[in-house]
Amino acid sequence: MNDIKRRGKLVKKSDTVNELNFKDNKNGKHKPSIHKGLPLRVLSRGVVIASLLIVVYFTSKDELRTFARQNEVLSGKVQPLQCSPQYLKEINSYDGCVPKSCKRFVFDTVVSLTEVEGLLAIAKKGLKHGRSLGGASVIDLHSGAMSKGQAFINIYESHSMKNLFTEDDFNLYRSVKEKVKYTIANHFNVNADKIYLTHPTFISEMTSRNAVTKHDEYWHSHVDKETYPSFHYTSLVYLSDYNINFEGGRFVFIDEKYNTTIEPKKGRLSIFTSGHENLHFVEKVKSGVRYAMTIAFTCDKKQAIQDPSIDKYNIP
Ligand SMILES: O=C(O)CCC(=O)C(=O)O
Ligand SMILES: [Fe+2]
Repeated sequence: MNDIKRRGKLVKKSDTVNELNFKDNKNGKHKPSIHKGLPLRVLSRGVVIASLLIVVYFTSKDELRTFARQNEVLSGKVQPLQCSPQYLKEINSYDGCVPKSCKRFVFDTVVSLTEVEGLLAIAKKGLKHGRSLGGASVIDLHSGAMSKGQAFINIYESHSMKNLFTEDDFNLYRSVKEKVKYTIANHFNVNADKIYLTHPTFISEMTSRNAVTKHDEYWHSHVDKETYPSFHYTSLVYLSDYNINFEGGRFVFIDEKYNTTIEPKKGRLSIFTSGHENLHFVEKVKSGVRYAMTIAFTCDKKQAIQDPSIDKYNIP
C-alpha cells in the first residue's frame, strides 16, 4: 500500500520521503536533511509555541500544589501555617483550646470504608425525600435541615420520614465524630474535653447541576470562621473518590504563593483551624456526585450542641 496514515491524515508515501528531504550530496550519497524541507515560517512558529508552553509550565507549576492525591494513603500529612491574628486573638481566651500552632492535616487511616458506606447510606436515605433543584444538597442530622427544591425541610418533623434514621445511624455518626475529635485534640495539642461539637454539622451532595439558589453555590472561597462563627476547628470527611465517583470538586486552600489542593478520597479526613489562615473553596463538580461530611468543633461551651440522636423525632 502506498498510503501511510500519520496524525489522522492520509499522506502519500512519496510525500513523506520528500518531507524528510533525502538529497544527493556531492558524493552522490543520500543524506537526510530535515530542516531544509521545513519552511522557516513553520520552524519559527514551532519555536514560539514551544517557548510559550515552557513559560506556562514553569509559571503554573507554582500556583497549585497537590497536598493529598486520591491514590495516596496518608497516615497524617501536615502543613504548618501562621495563625491569622484575628483567630489567635479570639481563641486565646479559651483555656485548653488554643492550638500549639495553626496547621492542616490529612489522614486516610482514621475513618474506615465501612464507616464511609454507613454515612453514605444515611445521606442517600434522607436525600431521597428531598434534594435541591440546584447542584448542592445538604442534610444536617443535628438541626434536621435538609435541602428540598429551593428551600429546606426538617427531617424530624416530616411524617413521611418518621423514624427514618435509626439508633445505629446515630451511633455511627457519634463514633466517627468522636474519632475526629480525638484526632483534632492530639494533633493540635488541645484538651479533648475543651472542644465541643458545634452547629452546623452536615453531609453534602454536590453535582454539576446549575445553581438555582445561592445555597447551591458551594464553590465560593470562604473562611469557615466567617461563614460559621462558632467554628474553631473544621473537619471534613470525604465519602467519595475524586476522578472515580466525580470529576472536578477538589478542595483548594488559597495561599499567598500557590494554592494547595486536596483530592477527596473515601475515608479521607482533613482537619484545619477555621480562621483566615485557611481560606478555601471547592472546585465546581464537572460530572458525577461528590459526598462529604463537615463536622466542626468550638472552644465556646455556649456554642456546643448535643450529639444528634433518636430523641430528635418530635412527631406525636
Ligand atoms: O466539602 C468540602 O470539601 C468543603 C466544604 C466546606 O468548605 C465547608 O463545609 O465549609
Ligand atoms: Fe468551608
